[in-house]
Amino acid sequence: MSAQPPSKSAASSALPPFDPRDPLGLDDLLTDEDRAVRDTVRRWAADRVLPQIADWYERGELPGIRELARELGSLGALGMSLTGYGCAGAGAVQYGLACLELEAADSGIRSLVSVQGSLAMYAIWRFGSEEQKQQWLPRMAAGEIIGCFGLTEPDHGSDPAAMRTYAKRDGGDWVLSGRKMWITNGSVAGVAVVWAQTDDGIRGFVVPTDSPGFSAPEITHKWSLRASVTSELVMDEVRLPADAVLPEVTGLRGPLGCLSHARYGIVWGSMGAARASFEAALDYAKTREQFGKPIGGFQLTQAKLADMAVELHKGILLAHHLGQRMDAGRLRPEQISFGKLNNVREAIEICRTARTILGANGISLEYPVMRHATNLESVLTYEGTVEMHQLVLGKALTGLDAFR
Ligand SMILES: Cc1cc2nc3c(=O)[nH]c(=O)nc-3n(C[C@H](O)[C@H](O)[C@H](O)COP(=O)(O)OP(=O)(O)OC[C@H]3O[C@@H](n4cnc5c(N)ncnc54)[C@H](O)[C@@H]3O)c2cc1C
Repeated sequence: MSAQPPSKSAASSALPPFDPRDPLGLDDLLTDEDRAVRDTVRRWAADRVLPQIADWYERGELPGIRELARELGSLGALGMSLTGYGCAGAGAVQYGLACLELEAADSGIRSLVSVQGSLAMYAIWRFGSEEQKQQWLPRMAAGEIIGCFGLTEPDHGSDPAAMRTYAKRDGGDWVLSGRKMWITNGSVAGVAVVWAQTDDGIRGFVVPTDSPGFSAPEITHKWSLRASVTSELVMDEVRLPADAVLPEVTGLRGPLGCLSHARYGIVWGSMGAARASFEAALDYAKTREQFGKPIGGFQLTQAKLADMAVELHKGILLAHHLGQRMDAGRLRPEQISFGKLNNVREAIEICRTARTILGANGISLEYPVMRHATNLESVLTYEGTVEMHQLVLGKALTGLDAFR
């Protein structure tokens, strides 16, 4: 027996209206608490970042970074998904939504938060001693101390197992020497989590940045992530007490565990940069006229907008799915690679397509799209390059290791 189809007017009035900014109705997936976190972070970014970001970007600076960190701490955004020690203990979806909203303002701000919470704090929270946690985490959660995470070296990026930085025992102390490169927050950090070779394998060290022999010269002349502090770390026989080592981990498992956590935030964050660029292009397409009508009325522009919307919202759906798996304790590293590979690659394509819709205006800092596109060039490379995530997935799919 078949049901009578409802009349056309009854069927359409029962449906929620189509929202161009949320075409799949993904808002329905969120709880009230999720929405509250999202809206709080969005308001903060609109108030504190968006009015000034083009200027900061042009100057290649992040002025007031310490104040911004304290405000982010007050929002509960630092170490947001960690528990205890002043951390917010939020769910993975809420942390992801915060990353999305921060990166919709600028990838540099999201990077500040990711490195602080998912790399430096996470390393101490996951692998540190109780004393290390008590000493560092509450002030890092409050944004009073900024942290950085030193894994990459000038000659060893994708292959960190080959790192040269070395910590050797000297009586009860450790003596740490080497160089790290491309370290976010380096020059403004009060504490650095540094990974080094030891006689027992790779270990993590909690290094106060005022230790004699430690310096962090800033890297300038970047054309991406310009509103973010990036530095070299130079360690020239830095003497550390025996309890500076993270006691709970040995080997690459340590840094890779932290990177998984940070990459998860990028799965969401990259969709923020994509959303901001898509929305700029959509608004522009409806108002910019050529050949006597809005460019959004041309089929080619509509095809671009449709494809951008499809990839944007598929990406958000994927991020939400991974968030639910993380909350359920079922998220595998390969699944994070899946998300980072897809979402950053699609985000950069969305930004580049948005750029074309804005024509010449697309290259101007008056609009956000070129800034987001160039930022995403870094996001494409850090936390594992596209190729590394292809190799992770390739290995998981075939069972064959093609890394070397
Ligand atoms: C703005 C910015 C901020 C950063 N912040 C941090 C930070 O806070 N902490 C930190 O530790 N690091 C940080 N990084 C470093 C980042 O993680 C590295 O740049 C990244 O891991 C890649 O290393 P690499 O640049 O040395 O490139 P390489 O490893 O030299 O790779 C160069 C190219 O070769 C490819 N490649 C390498 N090996 C293979 C292979 N086996 N098969 C196929 N292709 C391969 C890569 O995919 C890439 O395309 C940051 C980088 C940037 C740009």
